[in-house]
Amino acid sequence: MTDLFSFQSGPEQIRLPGADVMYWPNLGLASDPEHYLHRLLSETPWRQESVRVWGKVHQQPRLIAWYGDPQSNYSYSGIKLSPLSWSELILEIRSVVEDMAGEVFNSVLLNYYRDGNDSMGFHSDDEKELGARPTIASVSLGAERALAFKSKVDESAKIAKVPLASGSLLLMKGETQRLYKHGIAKERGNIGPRVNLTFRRIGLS
Ligand SMILES: O=C(O)CCC(=O)C(=O)O
Ligand SMILES: [Fe+2]
Repeated sequence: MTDLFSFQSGPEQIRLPGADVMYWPNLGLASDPEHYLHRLLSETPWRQESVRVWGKVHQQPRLIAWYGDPQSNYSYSGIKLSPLSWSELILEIRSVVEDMAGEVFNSVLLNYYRDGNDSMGFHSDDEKELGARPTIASVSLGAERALAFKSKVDESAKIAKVPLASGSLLLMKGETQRLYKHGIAKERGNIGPRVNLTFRRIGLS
């Protein structure tokens, strides 16, 4: 029997000077990405957080959940997240991701973009808990959205957009966070739900 989803293609090195970003269009999960999308949508205790950005409090334009080993507390933009304990489903995805990345991860941020109005502003994953040159492994499920990269050092550099397909893996390593910001812009039109999982390794204090 041919299993449509067991093959893996790629990876592709994304051309961003100084950065190290790899993209696999198909992570090779055991079943259809839609299966993981629907289970994560229904099983996750999604929260909408208030964050403080430049002194102003507002609601994040997406829903999130934070899973990880005990004590993998994570804080950003004035919110502190204590981890939920790993679910079987997320552990299954993590194990495929760890095989591809050749690294281990002790926590994951889930982002749920309900439609094209949900977004994530430009940022770097440069919290000190992540260390100096963090590897972030990002899995996308559902609607294809573009991840935009903006240079922090070359203001004349064009913004690079990487469309993230359902079932894909994007790996950001090395100097990527130091040299670039990334984000997901709002999109017009009839955009369905998307769930993103960004696996991280945070230093446990
Ligand atoms: O949704 C995405 O692809 C980006 C998520 C992200 O950058 C993050 O969680 O830090
Ligand atoms: Fe990020």
